[in-house]
Amino acid sequence: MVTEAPKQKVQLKQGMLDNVMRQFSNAAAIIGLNSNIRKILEVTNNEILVHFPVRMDNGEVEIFTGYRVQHNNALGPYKGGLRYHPTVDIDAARALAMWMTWKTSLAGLPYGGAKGGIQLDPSKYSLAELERITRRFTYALGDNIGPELDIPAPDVNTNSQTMAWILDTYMSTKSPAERSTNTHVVTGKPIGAGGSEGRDRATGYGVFLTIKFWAEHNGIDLKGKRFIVQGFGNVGYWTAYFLENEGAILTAVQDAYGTIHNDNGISVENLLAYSKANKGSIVGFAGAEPLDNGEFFALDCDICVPAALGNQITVENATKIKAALIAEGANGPTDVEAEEILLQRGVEILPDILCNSGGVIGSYFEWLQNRSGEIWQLEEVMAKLEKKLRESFTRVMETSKKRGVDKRTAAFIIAIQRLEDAYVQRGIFP
Ligand SMILES: NC(=O)C1=CN([C@@H]2O[C@H](COP(=O)(O)OP(=O)(O)OC[C@H]3O[C@@H](n4cnc5c(N)ncnc54)[C@H](O)[C@@H]3O)[C@@H](O)[C@H]2O)C=CC1
Ligand SMILES: O=C(O)CCC(=O)C(=O)O
Repeated sequence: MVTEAPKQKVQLKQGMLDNVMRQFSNAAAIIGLNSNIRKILEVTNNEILVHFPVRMDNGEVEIFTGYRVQHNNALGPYKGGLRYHPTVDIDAARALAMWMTWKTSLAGLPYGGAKGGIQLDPSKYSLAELERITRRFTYALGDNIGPELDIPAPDVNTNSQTMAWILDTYMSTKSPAERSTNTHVVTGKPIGAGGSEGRDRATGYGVFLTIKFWAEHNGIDLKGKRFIVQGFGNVGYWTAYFLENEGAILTAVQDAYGTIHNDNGISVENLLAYSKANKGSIVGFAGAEPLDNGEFFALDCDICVPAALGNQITVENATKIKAALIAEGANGPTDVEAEEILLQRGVEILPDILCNSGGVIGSYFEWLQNRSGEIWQLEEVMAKLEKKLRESFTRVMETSKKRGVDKRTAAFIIAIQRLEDAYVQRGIFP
């Protein structure tokens, strides 16, 4: 019997571009950023929009719209994920590309920022259709991506399989000699296709580590702390996995289909097994009760991990949040006004460009291995990731204290100053 795909919950709000621009302006004003450099960073370098035809399983041709926005490459090749979602449009791609520039800069990586994707609801397509869509998108992007130019990676509704299709398609356009040396055109690949150990869990591990560093910094034991997670995909699952391992208790989860809640704790592995067997939906899980979506952020808990989409924590729900800490696994989950309310209420926020930077750091390690022909063990990747994240975390805490600013502003200041240094030292804007 063919079962219906679970019904997704209400549409999202937009506004990520407004948020990222305001976050940037705020930090740029505090450091008195060179006005010429400010002008450069306020706009994107390149915006690629492609329409491409794909034959569907029923024989009909459908036209898709894909985006790749390359914000800035002053520090190195453009880097960032590809998202398959109905809300992908030029403004979403611009905002997410900008966040990538700040993220890679803060992490001290030799990368710029980019983001893109296709405006579609993947649950409406078969696997074979998604493969053809991905391959045609790759052809359409052509040489706008490349291992030393712009390196995509997974994001919402894309994964290692998507990256493998892109790699294979990109390679098919290259000469035999180039094929073996260009595997780093994408990261987040399956291990057998040149992927790195640990990239699958890198983002969630990074979210967990950032929470752990914060807890250590504040003399807090994570054992027994209750946490809730919005989004139970790559980032949400792995964050929950590592937090549970540390003794914290998952008490609620929300995904695109609904919300579940159990104050006695939800088993992360049992929920994963259930959602895998339930077309990716957590709804109906026997180990928890269903809850109204609107009640999720107001739940009593210690830590809240938004790990789904942007603009989820808004002025409407910020006053109701009970968590002492918000750890942003997602990009742009907290609106600027909501953040003001939360900070006034004493809620701490670990900002996305720090908190979820484990993913792009893991991608960097994959890229380095592909470039040098090395293969690193999982333990080595995780240890290097922890070292890099600890450095970023420490810098953010120090800057926050020194300047008397919140952690997001501190993270932006570090990121923007590194870019400013790059432009000034290259003699462009003395
Ligand atoms: N995959 C990665 O390595 C990185 C991802 N991120 C960010 O983390 C977030 C999640 O990404 P992934 O886990 O990779 O995506 P994913 O596609 O693996 O999982 C997304 C999850 O969010 C849920 N979701 C979608 N719409 C929702 C809604 N309206 N309300 C509640 N839940 C909803 C989905 O049901 C799914 O459980 C995104 O904001 C992404 O940009 C950030 C850094 C790296
Ligand atoms: O791994 C990467 O290159 C980028 C991942 C990503 O899209 C993100 O950090 O938001």
